[in-house]
Amino acid sequence: MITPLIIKLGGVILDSNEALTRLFDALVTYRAAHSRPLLIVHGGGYLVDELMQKLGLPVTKKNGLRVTPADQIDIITGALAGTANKRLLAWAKKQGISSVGLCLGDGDSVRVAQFDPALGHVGDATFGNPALLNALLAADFLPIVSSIGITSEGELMNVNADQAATALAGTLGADLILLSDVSGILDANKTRIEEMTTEKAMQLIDEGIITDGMIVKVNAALDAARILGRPVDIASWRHAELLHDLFNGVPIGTRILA
Ligand SMILES: Nc1ncnc2c1ncn2[C@@H]1O[C@H](COP(=O)(O)OP(=O)(O)O)[C@@H](O)[C@H]1O
Ligand SMILES: CC(=O)N[C@@H](CCC(=O)OP(=O)(O)O)C(=O)O
Repeated sequence: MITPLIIKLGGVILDSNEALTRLFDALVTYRAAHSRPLLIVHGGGYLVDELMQKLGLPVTKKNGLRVTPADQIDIITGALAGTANKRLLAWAKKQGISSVGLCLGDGDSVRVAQFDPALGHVGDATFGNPALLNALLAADFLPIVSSIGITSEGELMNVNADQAATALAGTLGADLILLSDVSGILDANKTRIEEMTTEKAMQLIDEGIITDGMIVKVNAALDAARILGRPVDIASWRHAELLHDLFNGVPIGTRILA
């Protein structure tokens, strides 16, 4: 089978009709021109932040990961595996793409275990069983996968979506593109860095130039590049006119090298 491509969507894109229209237009064009199977993995941390604010609940992040107490995992699951997932499914349907909305637990596609009890229901993701997703791809469905996982004990876990996408890329041996609000990893002058290695990333983290969610993202991308044996791109969904080139392997953001 041709190497599948996983596109991870994060940031405020779920709140932007214009960005989603342009992204799905690019996906329709790509699917018409190429037989390479596509999958979407999505976050939605922004939606969770908004929901927490409405509910008057505090948002606490440790090293870029959301502390997820037992009494909040159900509402977070609702936001990510429910609202975010079904909103994307609705966009795909509107654009005529047959899709299936899933979480990491479906078909054991990604295995999840509790990461650190201090973070509550936060999961650590490793590769799982490719059978379900390969069957869907063979039938020409576009799988849209949220970052909610289920442990072998049957507990729901909130997984950072970059880590979820990396684990799924491992499951499928897929190429991986992480699309975010920013054009790539930025240096101290806010200029996009074209290529990133482990050494360079460690240095920029030490210097406080890579912070917060970008630490999690670059580490996930470095893991993926190592596991897959090929580069992973971090780029922006805002540059819709460049997405087709990006899907074809042209670097437009930061290319993460193993
Ligand atoms: N050096 C950096 N370059 C770019 N973004 C950075 C950097 N350091 C921290 N960030 C922050 O990381 C964010 C991207 O991480 P995150 O919010 O987790 O993305 P997403 O929601 O798309 O997964 C950027 O919007 C920016 O605020
Ligand atoms: C454990 C953890 O931090 N989970 C993330 C999952 C969503 C996510 O990663 O969303 P983005 O990709 O849009 O940032 C969260 O709750 O925000």
